Amino acid sequence: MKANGKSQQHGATLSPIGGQNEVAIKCKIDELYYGDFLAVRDSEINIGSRKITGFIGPSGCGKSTVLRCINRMNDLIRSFRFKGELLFHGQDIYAPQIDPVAVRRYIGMVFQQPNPFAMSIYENVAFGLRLNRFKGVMDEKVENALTRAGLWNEVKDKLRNGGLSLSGGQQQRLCIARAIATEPSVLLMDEPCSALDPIATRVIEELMLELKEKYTIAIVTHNMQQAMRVADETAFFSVDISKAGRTGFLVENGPTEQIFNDPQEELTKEYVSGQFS
Ligand SMILES: Nc1ncnc2c1ncn2[C@@H]1O[C@H](COP(=O)(O)OP(=O)(O)OP(=O)(O)O)[C@@H](O)[C@H]1O
Repeated sequence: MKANGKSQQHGATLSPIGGQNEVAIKCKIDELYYGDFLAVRDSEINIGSRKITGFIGPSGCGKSTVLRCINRMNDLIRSFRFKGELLFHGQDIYAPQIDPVAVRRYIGMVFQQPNPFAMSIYENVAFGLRLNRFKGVMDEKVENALTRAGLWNEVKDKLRNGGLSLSGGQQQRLCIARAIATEPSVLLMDEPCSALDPIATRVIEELMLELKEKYTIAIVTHNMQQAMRVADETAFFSVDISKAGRTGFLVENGPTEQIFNDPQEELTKEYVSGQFS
């Protein structure tokens, strides 16, 4: 059982080009606990390199929990432990010698609520680079990240203004710029549009489709239309309420087209056709 990592030795880093195949992340969760509570069981997903993989399913089925395993964000929760395996290009990210900070350098995250730091637009983007002791030309890096996040033209004349002065949609793109500034290889997005209006949502979705040229993306979404619009692959989770508690598990995953139009499992059929209660 993997613990929350606090007592582990750190040091080794990761390489984003470890494996020969197209799988960026192999995520196999046999059992995942918060304390005594079995939150997720029997879920295995291979996340394809430079593809968008959507996680869908009813509330509480463990979508965010599984997503947070992928960059060891759950390590920050004391009661978290899991049995399984998480490989990043073939490398075990929970191996004792792996530094969780190095994991997050390669596997970045964007959250549900835009959460710029209370600092300037420029410093928000530079933050991760400074943390990683970047020695190159910072201005270039900041401009590049803001450009890739589709925000440069809107902010280039006010880089010293506070990140919190931007609109919600702009703040979320700033968070994406912050996440990609350190040039991760994977971007995890946990309901990145749920706090945004339809226009800002569409901008982020278009951005995701551009970003997948360079990044592997996994996105949790409650919005099935969004999954259909952006995801190449979709993983459907459900909740087992037959036993004590509510344990999430993967029902099936595959090409998005198949999950929505020709699902193999009855539970998936019910969910995607709106019969789920
Ligand atoms: N830090 C935590 N401590 C204890 N239990 C937790 C913690 N985080 C999540 N859980 C529990 O784990 C289960 C899965 O939660 P999770 O947030 O991953 O589900 P989800 O599918 O993302 O839900 P939603 O769609 O509502 O955001 C839930 O029963 C939740 O209450």
